[in-house]
Amino acid sequence: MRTAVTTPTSGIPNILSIAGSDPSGGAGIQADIKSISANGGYAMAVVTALTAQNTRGVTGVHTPPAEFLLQQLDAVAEDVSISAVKIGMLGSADMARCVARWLDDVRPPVVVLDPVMVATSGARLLDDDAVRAVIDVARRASLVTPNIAELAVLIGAEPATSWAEALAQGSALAAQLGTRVLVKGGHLPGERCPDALISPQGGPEGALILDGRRVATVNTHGTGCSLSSAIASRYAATADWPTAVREAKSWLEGALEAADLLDVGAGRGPVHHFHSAVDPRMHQRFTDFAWRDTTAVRNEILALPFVAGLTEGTLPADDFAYYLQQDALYLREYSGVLARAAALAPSEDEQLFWLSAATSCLQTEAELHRTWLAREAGKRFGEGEAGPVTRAYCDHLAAAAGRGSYAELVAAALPCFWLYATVGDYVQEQVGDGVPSGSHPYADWIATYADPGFAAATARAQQIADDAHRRASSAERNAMLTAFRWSTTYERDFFDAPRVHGAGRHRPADLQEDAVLA
Ligand SMILES: Nc1ncnc2c1ncn2[C@@H]1O[C@H](COP(=O)(O)OP(=O)(O)O)[C@@H](O)[C@H]1O
Ligand SMILES: Cc1ncc(COP(=O)(O)OP(=O)(O)O)c(N)n1
Repeated sequence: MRTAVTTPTSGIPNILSIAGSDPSGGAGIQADIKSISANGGYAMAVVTALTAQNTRGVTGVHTPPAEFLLQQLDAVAEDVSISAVKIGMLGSADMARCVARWLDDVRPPVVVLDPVMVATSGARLLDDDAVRAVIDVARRASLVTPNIAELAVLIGAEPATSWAEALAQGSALAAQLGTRVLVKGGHLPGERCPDALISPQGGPEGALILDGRRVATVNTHGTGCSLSSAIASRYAATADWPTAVREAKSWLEGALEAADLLDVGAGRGPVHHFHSAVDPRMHQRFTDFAWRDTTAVRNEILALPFVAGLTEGTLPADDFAYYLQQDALYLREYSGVLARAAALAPSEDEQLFWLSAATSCLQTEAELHRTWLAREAGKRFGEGEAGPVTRAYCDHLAAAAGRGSYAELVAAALPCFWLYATVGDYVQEQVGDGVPSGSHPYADWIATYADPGFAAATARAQQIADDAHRRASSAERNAMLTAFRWSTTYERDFFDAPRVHGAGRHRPADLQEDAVLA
């Protein structure tokens, strides 16, 4: 069953949202306008109600006279060829009846109704008397998109607690209204977040289940408004309900994934409607937000007993030996990862930087390991078995190198530079400048990582990461942040590994017998 669509000569469908206003911009007409625009439509808006609300809830609703609503609707309809209508909050029975009459008069080709009754925060947005009037509007809609609570109100049942129950309620509603129903799984528990397009006629779109993953974010304010507007826009463009719903759902998943990039309010924040058109990370340096994002883990690193022991010189020598031996094993892998970065680098300059960094791993940094391990522990560089953290960290780096994205690999490699420079500077600052190598047991380590040359290499690696980020696709940018987070976490665990896995715990047997105390 297809609904005819009126396409303006521009080819850009004119989508009218009839909805309430959310001054915080996450739901209602504000969300609709963003969603319609992001989904290729020209957005128009007729306001049914003014709400006072923010990301924490609704504190007031003001409904203008129904005559004025009609005046707005007529003003649009008399002038503009409407491709599709999305209806959201109706505010009162009067408003709902006014909209129903206008629909009968104008007969827009496509009507998507999101029967807004209860906000996610739990606040009622529609009084009980209006529910019957909304059901009347629903009978005139091409598609109705209730959430679990609204579905229950519409069929007069208790809210579904399982997907199967929600599907049964959706089928009952579709049959009762004689129109399509989109059952939404957003409010059900579980890792998946499916929706289902249910048609009262059956046929190819009889009960089309659209599986989706649940995005881990609290910022879901306005998902229903955004989805229904996106569906109206995509239907106006494609004239096919399954395609429209699939495209809208996939777009919304991206908007949810990017929601945490915004910083709007202290409650359930909005989704990022323009996640694919304007990625705010384009305007920020990767290193700025990745550094901010990992502040907590970095503070944990600086508070580790290992760092205190390095600073005070009280770190047991066998803990340092475990650490150095693991680090030697790590550096072998890491230098290979840097060589891979050189192979993928887009310019000769970056290629040379990574090659030189790879060499430095096996020369300058490793020199410290070689000397100390030979002198204090009678060990050779690269000897022994990798512990659990070393293995996990190396596997993570190898996976980033293997996947072949230069941007992701650079982000995975960066914390090793940056955190060592940070810890080196931090320890140096605590200890004071110019530690003579004989007076502090870990003076050589401090000198290696608090070295201005190492700081310069770190700054160059940061610059390369920022450049790679500017060139990266949205998916690559996500992968960069994930890779950076994981490497930061592994760095923390690596510094803590002597305490957790070394010195008499899970240390390799060969280090247990001949641990040397400073
Ligand atoms: N955390 C999430 N991850 C992915 N999709 C979600 C999430 N929360 C809601 N959705 C999707 O958002 C849309 C709106 O669903 P829902 O939250 O149930 O409605 P409403 O916003 O009307 O309460 C649906 O497509 C649903 O599957
Ligand atoms: C003015 C206005 N209209 C609708 C809603 C409800 O929005 P919805 O998309 O269902 O999302 P939640 O707010 O429930 O997360 C609203 N809050 N305000």
